Amino acid sequence: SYSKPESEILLGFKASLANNDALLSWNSSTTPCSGDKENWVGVLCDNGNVWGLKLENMGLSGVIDVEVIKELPGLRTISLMNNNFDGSIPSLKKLGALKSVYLSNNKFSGEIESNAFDGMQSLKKIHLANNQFKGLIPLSLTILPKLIEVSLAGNHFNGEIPDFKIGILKSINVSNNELEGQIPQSLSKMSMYSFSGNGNLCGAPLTSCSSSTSKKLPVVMIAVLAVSVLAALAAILAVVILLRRRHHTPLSVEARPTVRGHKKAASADLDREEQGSSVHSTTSKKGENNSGKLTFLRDTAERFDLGDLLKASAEVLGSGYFGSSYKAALVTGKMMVVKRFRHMNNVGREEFQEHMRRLGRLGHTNLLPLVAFYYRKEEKLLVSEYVNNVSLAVHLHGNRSRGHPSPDWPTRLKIIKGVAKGLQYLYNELPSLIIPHGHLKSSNVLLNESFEPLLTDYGLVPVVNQEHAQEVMVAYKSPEHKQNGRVTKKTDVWSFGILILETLTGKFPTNYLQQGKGSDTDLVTWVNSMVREGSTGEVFDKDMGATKNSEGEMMKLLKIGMACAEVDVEKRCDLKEAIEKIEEVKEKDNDEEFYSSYTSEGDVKSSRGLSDDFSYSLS
Ligand SMILES: Nc1ncnc2c1ncn2[C@@H]1O[C@H](COP(=O)(O)OP(=O)(O)OP(=O)(O)O)[C@@H](O)[C@H]1O
Repeated sequence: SYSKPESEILLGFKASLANNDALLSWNSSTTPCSGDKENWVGVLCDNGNVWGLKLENMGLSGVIDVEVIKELPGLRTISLMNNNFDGSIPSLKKLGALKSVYLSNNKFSGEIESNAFDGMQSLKKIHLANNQFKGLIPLSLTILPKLIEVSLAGNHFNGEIPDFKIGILKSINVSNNELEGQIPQSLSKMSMYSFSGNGNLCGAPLTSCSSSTSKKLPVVMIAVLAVSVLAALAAILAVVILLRRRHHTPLSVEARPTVRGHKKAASADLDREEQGSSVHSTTSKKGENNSGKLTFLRDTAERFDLGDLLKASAEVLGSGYFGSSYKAALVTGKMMVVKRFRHMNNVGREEFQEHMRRLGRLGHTNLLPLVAFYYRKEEKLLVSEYVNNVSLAVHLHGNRSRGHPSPDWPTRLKIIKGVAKGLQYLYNELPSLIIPHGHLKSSNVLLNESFEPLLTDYGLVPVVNQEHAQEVMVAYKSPEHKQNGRVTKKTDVWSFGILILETLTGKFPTNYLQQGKGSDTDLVTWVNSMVREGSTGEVFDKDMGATKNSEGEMMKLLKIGMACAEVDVEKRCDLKEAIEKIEEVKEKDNDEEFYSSYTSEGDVKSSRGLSDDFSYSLS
């Protein structure tokens, strides 16, 4: 029987999309695939046929015409992540052969029907994170025989989590929804982060559900209890009000210990004076009275005060060595990050302000600008904009739970090149600092939507108390500091070397951990021994994608990483050398096709020598 050419089908699909400017290459003058070669952007080809659509970050919206694409016989994977699609979920079960579906980071909304996934016998991965879905988690999902990865994070799903019948599920993420009740036994072995940020979940891996006795308490007892709780609260409130009238309440951001990424309110009590004006010039010397004000470091920055940042409920982004970081929304909706630093009294107030001004003047594509700071003897707050594609660390080590595939090789190369540029800039602009960055590590490399890296926590060595700097800052974990307590101009290069190795291997560098806390072999030793044994193939993170022509280039970068992470400072390359070499590394060493990162997703034909089986372990 006549079957439509794939180009016609895809053009029909394109026509139903709005904002399809990104799909310029989809036109009738070419075919989507020539053999394995992809002529149309985002179309994944196998042997002349379309097997996948990877249309990410393209600003797409409009209708996803399932009736049209269901005519593609070989379609196995579809990703429409990071676009602007809205409305209800497309009818996926009409695409019954799909193995993976990625719809995260769109604006899909509404309930998903209970039978939405009926019959999807091949479905392995479904990612619906960060949309606006609501209602119950669809039951049809829980009985799919091949399902191994589910991400529903960041929606408004409510009710209880249904029991997932299938034992092969490897990861599930339902964090940041409105789920409640007991986590089913079948999911008790999953990470606790998979469940954080919900209303009222209990049971393993979270805390056990309180015994059912409360449900059975007689009504009278409940009433008595409620009254006494209310009375207690009123009493506490009265005391607080009394105390606040007597004293100025100092700024306090309540940082209860909390798991990473878990939403908690960061409440703040502010002085009346502190809530007042927002801007305070660093040059004015009004003394102690002004100590409560945020000091802005750039003219262009939108003005706000500490109250704006702290009175709203904020999300704890994480707690590092120095203190916690919070994300808070301004009235305009703009997201800011406030990081609290303890142990920042190496210099006095004037010198501190002077140094912050120096950092505030820096400006480079690969540096996260410092927007403002707040000075108090006990703690400092540094304010910057929120960067919304999280850190390199999350992309390398925490990815699956967020519902994103790992960055592919070209992306990782782009990140390293950007970090190199940022570092070079810091070296040029802060020549008086021996270690201009000082705290370079993957959680301090933030990524914007196009995966351009932005360095943060830079230039802080001069203001951090020396004894603490030695304990916590990455530069002080360098071999030269461990051996003879010294840092040099090549110390940041060492951190950069580790970062390169971490990015290429996908392994967390135990070099950063305090001695004794990591495993026996650190990352550098491991990479060295693998290279010596000739097992370089096993060094690279499989999730970078199987690439025919890029291995040589990956190897070049690995060598640069090794030369930077060299233990012997004398032999270690300097930043200039490293940067020159990095600039020469290309995505691929000839013009042939570069296979997409999808090869790592287990959705590729075995003709490419890759097994169809899913390889999960990060090992
Ligand atoms: N401006 C920002 N935008 C987005 N995420 C951020 C921003 N600043 C920090 N983060 C993220 O918030 C988390 C906590 O950051 P924080 O700097 O407090 O700790 P850390 O980097 O893990 O450790 P350290 O205190 O040693 O720097 C990290 O995952 C970090 O990547």
